[in-house]
Amino acid sequence: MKPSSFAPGAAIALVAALVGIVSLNQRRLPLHTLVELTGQPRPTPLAPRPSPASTAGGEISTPLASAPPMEREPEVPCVDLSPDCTAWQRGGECGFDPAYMHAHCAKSCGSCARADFDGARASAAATAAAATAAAAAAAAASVAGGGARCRDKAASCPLWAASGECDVNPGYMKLSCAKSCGSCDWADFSRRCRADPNATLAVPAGAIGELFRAIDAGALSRYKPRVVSRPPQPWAVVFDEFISAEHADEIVSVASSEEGRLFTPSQGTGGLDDDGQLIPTLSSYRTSSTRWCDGGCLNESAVRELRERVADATGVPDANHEYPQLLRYTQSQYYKEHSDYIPAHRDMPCGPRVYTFFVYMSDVEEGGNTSFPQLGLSVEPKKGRAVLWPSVLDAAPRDIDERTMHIANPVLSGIKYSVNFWIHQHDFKANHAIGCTG
Ligand SMILES: O=C(O)CCC(=O)C(=O)O
Ligand SMILES: [Fe+2]
Repeated sequence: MKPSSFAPGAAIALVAALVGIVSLNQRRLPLHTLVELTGQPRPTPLAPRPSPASTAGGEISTPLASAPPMEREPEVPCVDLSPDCTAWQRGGECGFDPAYMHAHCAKSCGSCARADFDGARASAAATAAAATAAAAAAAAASVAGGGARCRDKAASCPLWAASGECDVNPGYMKLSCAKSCGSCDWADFSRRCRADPNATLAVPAGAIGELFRAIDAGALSRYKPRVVSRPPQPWAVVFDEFISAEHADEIVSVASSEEGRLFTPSQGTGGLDDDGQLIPTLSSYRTSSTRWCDGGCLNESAVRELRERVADATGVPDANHEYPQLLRYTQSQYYKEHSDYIPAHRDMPCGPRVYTFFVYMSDVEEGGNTSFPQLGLSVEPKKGRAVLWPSVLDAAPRDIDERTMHIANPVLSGIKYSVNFWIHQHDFKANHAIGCTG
């Protein structure tokens, strides 16, 4: 049996039956993953851990969600390493457990080198349909079986539950003390985090072209826009003066000064754990440092102003934006070629990342350009400058547009500060708060 990091064992058995698998080979977590991810903020975690009068300790914290960009190593061998890859792919595992699957089932998942990307796209629709079926099966199994993964993650859960914490502190308790709170359905990722297939898209088909054409025609001229890529290529625009130098300096100083909220090495992930949460790992694909702008940082006046500008410029409300991610690259640090699109988001309630709004917070003495190899585009970092590009296709704005894969070139001299805004089709912040963004 292939242990799944997403669906309960019973659900996997059911899915296996559905797709006609007789037996599944054992698969282990890979030591290295081909999917390098940025650990997402823990902005407003479900709630602080409860602090009842006495605690037995030994709790395992369940940090929330992550929003990783999908990255590809060009050297991925285009083979399946298990005879069961096709069946797992049909069961939706490429989406549920991308780290393992892309490493071991690159052929079936269509995640080989970029040359094979068309194959991935061709199978994407089938994969998505199978993933939906798998999620439904997992939910059914959870109800029928009382939730195979229903458990307490802290030794003190029964005590906390007895003292009323399930009601006082439901965000934390219902997930982490599901057994004691009797909230197994809620704790089940596939039930709690079901996407509404009829939800209105913030960026429907055609809206990307509309936005960029308006910018091209003079909208947002106060930010000094230059359209640098247009159809038949994907759109991209550089705003030479998106924020003032003072404003950028203020954000960098906020980011650097808050005690306990320092930049830390950017993280990737080893895949999804059994709650559908991304497991952070250190990354050699991305060597910058990162910090999330959550909590107090979000409400600093310069940050607030920037958030408002990004929402205003894109027409997508702040709720759909991930928490701003602040980046710092020192000499020779880089981020290899990747797409910001994360396949696993596609069927989550936040939907996929539609746009990246990337803002440079410092001038860089040398190096640090953001390059888009397939667009023949390279943007030089400059304090206050911003770049906006889509990660999805204008005609199919839930599907990746791999042509906007990009690289952060090594900084050769100086320090590069910048901010990522990743903008989703649906509400990100509310879904992140309940652990539904991956
Ligand atoms: O630093 C850059 O130029 C780009 C960073 C990037 O692509 C990312 O953080 O996803
Ligand atoms: Fe990126």
